[in-house]
Amino acid sequence: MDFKSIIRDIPDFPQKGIIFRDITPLLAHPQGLTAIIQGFQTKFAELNIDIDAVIGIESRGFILGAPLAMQLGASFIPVRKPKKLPSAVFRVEYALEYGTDTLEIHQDAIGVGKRVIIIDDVIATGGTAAATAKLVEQTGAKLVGYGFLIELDFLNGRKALPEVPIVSLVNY
Ligand SMILES: Nc1ncnc2c1ncn2[C@@H]1O[C@H](COP(=O)(O)O)[C@@H](O)[C@H]1O
Ligand SMILES: O=P(O)(O)OP(=O)(O)O
Repeated sequence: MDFKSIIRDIPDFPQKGIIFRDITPLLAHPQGLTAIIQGFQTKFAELNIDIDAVIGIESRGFILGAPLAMQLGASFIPVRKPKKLPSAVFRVEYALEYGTDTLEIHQDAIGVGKRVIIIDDVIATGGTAAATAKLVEQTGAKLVGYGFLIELDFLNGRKALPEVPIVSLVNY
């Protein structure tokens, strides 16, 4: 499936100068989600790594991470925006272009030493994915890879990430 021809480009959203890569038409395609998950499965299988858990970053990371976890026979762990998780959390604050943002994970979400991958729809500057790696570290789990549907190469976000394999399915 030609993902790029189905992903919709929205100029100047959510602010001037940003081209928003809208994945909703791809999710709406009857075979879209299946093709995305198969794409991830193929690329992670090539890496030949053991995966105990898939972490999805709220909210579009949930849409992709949960079915991937099912296919891999792995746990699914949500990383959420503040004040959504009801039990004790680890919290990370990270810089955005303007201001800061915060993400949280349940302290007991993953077992110590468990091997996890982090999934999100887009890697832009890499700040969100790097912050999520810090949460994983706090839980005592081991980050073994990242998966992104879309990578914005020109922002070089992968440079901000720890040195683990990075899978992306579409590049701009
Ligand atoms: N151009 C974009 N289109 C859609 N979504 C985007 C775009 N740029 C960033 N995002 C969202 O933000 C985070 C990743 O941003 P970082 O700069 O890498 O932290 C990701 O969750 C996207 O949903
Ligand atoms: O739209 P979301 O919830 O996927 O998150 P964000 O764009 O803040 O990464």
